[in-house]
Amino acid sequence: MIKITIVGITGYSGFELFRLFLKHEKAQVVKVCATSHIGEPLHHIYPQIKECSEIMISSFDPSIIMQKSDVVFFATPAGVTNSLAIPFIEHDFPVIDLSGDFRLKNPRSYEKWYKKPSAQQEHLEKADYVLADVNTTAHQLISNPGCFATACLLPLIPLVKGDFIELDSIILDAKSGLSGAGKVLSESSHFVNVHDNMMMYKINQHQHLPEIVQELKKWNGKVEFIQFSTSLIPVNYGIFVSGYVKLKSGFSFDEVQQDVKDFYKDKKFVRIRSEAPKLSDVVGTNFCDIYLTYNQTTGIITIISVIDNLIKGAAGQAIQNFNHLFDIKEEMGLSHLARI
Ligand SMILES: NC(=O)C1=CN([C@@H]2O[C@H](COP(=O)(O)OP(=O)(O)OC[C@H]3O[C@@H](n4cnc5c(N)ncnc54)[C@H](OP(=O)(O)O)[C@@H]3O)[C@@H](O)[C@H]2O)C=CC1
Ligand SMILES: CC(=O)N[C@@H](CCC(=O)OP(=O)(O)O)C(=O)O
Repeated sequence: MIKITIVGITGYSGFELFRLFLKHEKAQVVKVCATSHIGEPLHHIYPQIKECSEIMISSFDPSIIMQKSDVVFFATPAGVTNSLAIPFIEHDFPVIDLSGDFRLKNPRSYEKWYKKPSAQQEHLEKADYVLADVNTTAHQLISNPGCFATACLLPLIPLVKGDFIELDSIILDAKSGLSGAGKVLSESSHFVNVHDNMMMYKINQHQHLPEIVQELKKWNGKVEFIQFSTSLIPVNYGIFVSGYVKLKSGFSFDEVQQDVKDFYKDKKFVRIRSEAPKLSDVVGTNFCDIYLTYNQTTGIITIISVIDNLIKGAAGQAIQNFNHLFDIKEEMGLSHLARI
């Protein structure tokens, strides 16, 4: 069994990792850390696991983690991993980071978009951004993609790779359920503000905007910008992206659609759908469901992409990356059915 430590266990993605690992045949969570509830059994906070785990919440101690486990997952807020991960990076100990701390390669860009001090350049160079269905890594420091970025990149990558679309026409309108905001309550996340309501936030200022551009550039160096907006919708889980891009003249939509299908034909967790997917098709699973359709009159391709923010957008993708890193069957621990 591969021994796992999860830092950030009292948060949404940390516990989702724990929950998914309970069904993993080759891994066992041996240590869980947070800054609160130290010394308490985890089932005090999550009674649903009382019958299957007696694990206790510990404080964070890198040398004990390296002694007791084979890999550490960080499910901590932005600005935490860039210092907590240093001892692991220095020992070349495997780290999978769910936060944004190692995603942006340019430290100035991180400081601009996250409004926090960046990780050190030498550590950023040791990190690989790994979108599990399309990137591989030779490094021990895996930067897991952002939830919105995952849902936007998966449909767009084959489109920009094939140079099928006008690159200055990319418009992405992404909507997230409230668990995307994490467990800490803010004024905007009060039930009364969210329930029966919808709001757009961080307009043109969302930290996943530079992440999406950085990654699209790897597939087509001519991508310069995107138009990206994010909204909060009154559901617990799920990200729904509506995207609009202009098809380049000289290409037929049918050949573009075929190319996207071919790009993902061997990928278990990306499904190209023939009808518009709903959030409920993927919530509770590690799937990203994608649908493309074309308007002959305007020349615009509409993209729909849906994921579960805590699974494909965080913990599930992190386990997919873990499975790749340890050469385990990709779907191990991830064969869940949709929740609804
Ligand atoms: N929620 C989502 O859908 C997604 C989240 N992410 C990213 O994953 C990370 C975790 O997100 P989420 O689960 O929502 O966050 P939460 O706010 O729900 O949880 C954060 C966790 O981090 C712990 N923590 C905070 N500071 C420290 C510290 N210094 N040392 C150890 N533990 C610490 C908290 O524990 P305590 O309260 O005990 O201090 C808590 O367990 C974030 O970076 C987020 O951006 C990425 C994709 C999707
Ligand atoms: C609904 C909601 O508030 N979602 C969060 C997603 C946070 C996240 O995953 O961002 P990083 O991983 O880049 O920190 C947001 O929009 O900021």
